[in-house]
Amino acid sequence: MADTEEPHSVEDDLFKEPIKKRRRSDRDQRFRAFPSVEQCALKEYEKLESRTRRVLSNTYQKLIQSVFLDDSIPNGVKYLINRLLALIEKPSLDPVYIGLFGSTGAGKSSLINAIIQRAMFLPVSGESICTSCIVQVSSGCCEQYEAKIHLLSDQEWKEELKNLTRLLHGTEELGREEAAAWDRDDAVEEAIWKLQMVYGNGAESKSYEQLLRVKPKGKIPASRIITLKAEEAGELSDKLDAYIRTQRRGWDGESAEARIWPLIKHVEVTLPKSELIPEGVVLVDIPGTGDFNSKRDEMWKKTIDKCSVIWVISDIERLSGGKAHGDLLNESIKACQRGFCRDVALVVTKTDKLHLPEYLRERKGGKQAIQSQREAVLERNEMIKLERNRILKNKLKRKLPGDFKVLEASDLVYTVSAQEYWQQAFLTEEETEIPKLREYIRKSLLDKKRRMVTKYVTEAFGLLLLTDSFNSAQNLPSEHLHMSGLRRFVEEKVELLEKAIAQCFAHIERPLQEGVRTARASYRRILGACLVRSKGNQGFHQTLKAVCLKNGIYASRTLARIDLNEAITQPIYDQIDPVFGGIFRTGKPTDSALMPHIDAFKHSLQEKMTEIGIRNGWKYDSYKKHFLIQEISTILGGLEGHILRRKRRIYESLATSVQNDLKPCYEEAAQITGKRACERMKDVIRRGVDQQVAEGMFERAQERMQHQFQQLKTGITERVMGSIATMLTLASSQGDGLYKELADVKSEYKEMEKLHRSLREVAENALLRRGMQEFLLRMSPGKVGSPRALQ
Ligand SMILES: Nc1nc2c(ncn2[C@@H]2O[C@H](COP(=O)(O)OP(=O)(O)OP(=O)(O)O)[C@@H](O)[C@H]2O)c(=O)[nH]1
Repeated sequence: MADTEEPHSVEDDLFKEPIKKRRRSDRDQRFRAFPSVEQCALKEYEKLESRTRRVLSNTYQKLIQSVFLDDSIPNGVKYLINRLLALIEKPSLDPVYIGLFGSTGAGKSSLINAIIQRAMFLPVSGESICTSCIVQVSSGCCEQYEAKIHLLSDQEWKEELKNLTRLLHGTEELGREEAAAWDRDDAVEEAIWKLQMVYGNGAESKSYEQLLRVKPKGKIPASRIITLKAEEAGELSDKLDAYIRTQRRGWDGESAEARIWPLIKHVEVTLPKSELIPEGVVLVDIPGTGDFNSKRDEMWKKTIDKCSVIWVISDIERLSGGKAHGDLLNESIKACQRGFCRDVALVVTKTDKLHLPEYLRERKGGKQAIQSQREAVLERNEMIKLERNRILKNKLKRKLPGDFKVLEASDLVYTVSAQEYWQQAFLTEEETEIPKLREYIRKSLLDKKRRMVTKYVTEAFGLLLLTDSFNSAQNLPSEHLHMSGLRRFVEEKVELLEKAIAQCFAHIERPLQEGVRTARASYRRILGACLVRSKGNQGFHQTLKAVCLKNGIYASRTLARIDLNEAITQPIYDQIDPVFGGIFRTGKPTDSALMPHIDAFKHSLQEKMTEIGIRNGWKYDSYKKHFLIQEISTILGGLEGHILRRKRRIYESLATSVQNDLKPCYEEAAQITGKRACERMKDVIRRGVDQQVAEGMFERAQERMQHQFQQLKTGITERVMGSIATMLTLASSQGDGLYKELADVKSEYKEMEKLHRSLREVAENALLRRGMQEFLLRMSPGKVGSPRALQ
């Protein structure tokens, strides 16, 4: 890669060298989780980025110096200055969030421990229960282990308290039998436990107002954050454990730390520099069910949505037939529809658990005779991979548009054993597949870095090109600019765009209508299934009350998530899913996709800008042409980001609409106490839903989704229209006599051009190195072993 250094003085050197060295060694430290081939690529990308930042800074300084003392700064120049500053200040890389999404006991904590190679989180045994709060693990630059425990705010806890007490009180008029069943209810048990934890025994019989006056037993810091530090992982683990792990039964004499548990919102753990997980990656342990507390439940959804990779974690023994497993997968696929997630994988845990005689008995004619536990485990792993890969791919294909990245992945399933990673009783480290997951993590970060730097350098080059063109003094306007012509042109194009968007959104109409029809036909059956428990009403009273208190959604740490609104709208989602994904797809252009229309619009603007530019004396070069597109994207106000954000709201609008319509019915049901409360609650819900459906609940949901699409269309056109002003400013800056001779940025432009060329070189180098590495591995697998050996 070309290496151009700025000319500098000896004095500069005296100060700069040590800093440079330090930076370099910092960089080496940060990349140490990567094998040498990946390190090289990362370093090259970082170098490209930091040089680009330097060029941008120099250009910025030159520009502000040349206009600093002026009374008025031309608008076009202001635009350039602001854009340069925005690029300079752009953060280097948002973390890559990898969500480990699984039910309690699936083996998430053990998996994280194995990946980071530290006994950081104590695994739970069957009897005890662990916190359902979200735990984030990342590695940082400090030397210590650190944990930050974030607590609910005062207001958030009060809201929780209100709901917990509402849930508990009102059992007074129950019959004896019902009261006994009531006590065995999970929701009740959990509410009692939470109140006793925070306020001590007897709290469960106090009212909300009384509890507000009771001082919590644990110490709650005003900042609502508890920070723990330790030199060793084990030491932090001990300290942390007291807060987040707790025995469900027998809470007498719980420590003050444990008493904080119901207040915990989420926990952030930072490891010192790690050789195993690179800086910039955050592993997030996401419990599978969500939470009764609205704030925590909201966080749960948001956390799932911010993950760019989701691993669905499933215990090998609960893989087949488990409803929870299916629910988790569905939720992850939804995250791909709503959020930023582009990559889903299934991680099957505890693969060492195999009863050999049983396995051999049930094994249907394998190729070879199985001699040992190891062979059996490996054979079963292969089978699981084949089978689950196929099932998962089919499922994803049905739900997501064809060009979704995850569909191209060859490996969608990993079969791991955290236990064997430590013990290696019969599997090697490689065979536990923990190293494979680490490779996955590194690859995700490297991919993101590559995409980010490519975009950054391209954008910077486009901006330098624009600055340089602006600065062209040779050809001052020879022709008068027809501003009204340009305005008319853009307005016409906007009109065309509006029509195209309307056509593209129209694709959702039919499946939406079809979905509503199916939902109407099936809601009674679906609701029935949600309201009936195989063991009767026993233990279901209060769970149902909790569902009603939370407007149809109940999430606890122990039960599968219940969401009545989502359940009855599911038939609509089933119909619209592929079309919805198709509208927002980013890859190959199709009729139903939105982005190609936006791109076509951008191209037409770019053509016009170039045309005007040439007339105004911009230096024109067809190779530079496409950089204007980049700038036009920015001028259009981050349209893509806007669309992505709205997408989520549109998708959720169906379930939200149904939830709104059913609110009065949930409220009515939540008030019910006394004899046969559970049956009466169910009646109220059934009747309420019947009535709402008769009054057009599903049609209203359909309308609301259509309205959301309409709003997105308006939002896009408004943004586009708003950007015309900037376009006109840029196009007229020279023409209307506001032209200002700016500092010469030629050398910066040249350097930026070189950096931009290097992008391709870096990508080619990475490919070449990977190829060489694979070649070496193939030639001498014995000697080289793993990629790490090439370091
Ligand atoms: N045999 C075997 N047992 C495992 C393995 N991984 C985890 N376990 C056991 O499974 C149980 C649950 O593991 P955890 O790692 O605590 O599960 P989790 O998903 O973090 O559970 P929560 O903390 O409740 O969310 C513990 O008893 C572990 O010892 C494994 O690879 N093999």
